[in-house]
Amino acid sequence: MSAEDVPGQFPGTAPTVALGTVDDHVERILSRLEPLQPYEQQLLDSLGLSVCEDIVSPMALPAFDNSAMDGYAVCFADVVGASRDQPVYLPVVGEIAAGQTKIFAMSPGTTVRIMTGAPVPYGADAVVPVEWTDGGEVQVRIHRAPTEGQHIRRKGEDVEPGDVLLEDGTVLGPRQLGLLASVGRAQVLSRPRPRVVVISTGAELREPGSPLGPDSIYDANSYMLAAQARAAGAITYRVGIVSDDPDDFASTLSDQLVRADMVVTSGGVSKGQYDVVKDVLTRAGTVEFGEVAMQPGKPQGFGVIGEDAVPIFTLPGNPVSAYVSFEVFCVPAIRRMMGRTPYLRPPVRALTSHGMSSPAGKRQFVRAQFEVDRGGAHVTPIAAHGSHLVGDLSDANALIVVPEDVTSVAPGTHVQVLVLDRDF
Ligand SMILES: Nc1nc2c(c(=O)[nH]1)N[C@H]1C(S)=C(S)[C@@H](COP(=O)(O)OP(=O)(O)OC[C@H]3O[C@@H](n4cnc5c(N)ncnc54)[C@H](O)[C@@H]3O)O[C@H]1N2
Ligand code: MOO
Repeated sequence: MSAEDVPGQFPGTAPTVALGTVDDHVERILSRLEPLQPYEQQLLDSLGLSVCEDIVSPMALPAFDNSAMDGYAVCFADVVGASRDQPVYLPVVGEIAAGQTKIFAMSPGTTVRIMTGAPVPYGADAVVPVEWTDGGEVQVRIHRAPTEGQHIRRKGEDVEPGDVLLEDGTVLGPRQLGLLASVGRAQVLSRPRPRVVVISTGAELREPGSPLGPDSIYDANSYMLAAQARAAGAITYRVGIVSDDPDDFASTLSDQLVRADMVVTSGGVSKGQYDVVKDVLTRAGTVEFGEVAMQPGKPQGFGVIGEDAVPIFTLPGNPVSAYVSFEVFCVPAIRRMMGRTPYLRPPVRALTSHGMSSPAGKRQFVRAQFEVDRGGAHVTPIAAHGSHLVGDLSDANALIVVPEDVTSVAPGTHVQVLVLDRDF
């Protein structure tokens, strides 16, 4: 029987292939991907990236004994017992401001005005805050005694030279970047952000901001998917709409490959006769198309293209299906390329307010609203199911995951939930 004769599909279209479960497809994708090669990047460019070396401190922090207060450096023995009734008077022999060290030592029986962060002179073993004095410039009256060593931040009390500051694989956040800068690092060996090219296909699509005909719709997917990619840590190139002409699609794709670590398309992968993505990439022979046992997001394609074997994800065109597919398949892929674990968003347990039914043998992702209150984590499914309902999608902040073997969920029971828009 030729492809022309296969019942249940348009003539000339390829028969449907089963791609297995969601887990099978995730496994298929992750096994084809490698983390991107790290390189030395400027500190701020490394925010959110994973470091690819154990970072050992070349220096102590603090780098030298310094004052924690604006006040007076003193010999502790000189001020023991100072009180309002029995103040201690000391001659002020100089001043040290942060970054302006002129005095390196002082003698007992004297004091030096000192500012926060300035090096404590040799011979001083406490700092008296200015509030405990009369603020004198020539002579100071001290009416409260510090304890020995008080208000001195000791060299190395935070970090010693040779301490491992960050281990290989640590994701760099603001605090880690602050630490690296503190020990003088200007660059860090980190994995780059994947460059993700996002393309929409469909003759009916129009760019937002342009006029809309009676049979056309605005391209929502390229914005949504580019935003998802960026939120996952990628650099995105939103190409936007490419027509349903196979030559246009093929040439746009080949032009884009030079700047892509990953390509994401939407539309044109189901059973229609103008499914340009499927047509062009089936000819390439390196992309597999078929159906994953899930809802929404059933029609999927994944493979590699071009000389550099750039991974390509061909997501279904329905916006909700595209969104869920990106969350379930592309987010783990981006994280794998970035060397970020876990690859998959960890589900949380929540009580569902309403019951729901689900098709046997498919994993269902139900749009929902998740909240945590004093009673714990709750989730409310959004009633409608249609994969075109972007209004409902925007109202959701979570996806309830109904496993393949569950066909009915009772209200008031626990369900697994992917809480969206959260870092993990
Ligand atoms: N006979 C069958 N028809 C369909 C099946 C099936 O099994 N048998 N599967 C349905 C499912 S499920 C999905 S999902 C869609 C996937 O179709 P395609 O990936 O080929 O996507 P298109 O046909 O191009 O578009 C589907 C739908 O989405 C709208 N769309 C597409 N791109 C965008 C965009 N960038 N922004 C906003 N909306 C977009 C498009 O206008 C269509 O309404 O196939 C079902 N059909
Ligand atoms: O599976 Mo389609 O992706 O549900 O609407």
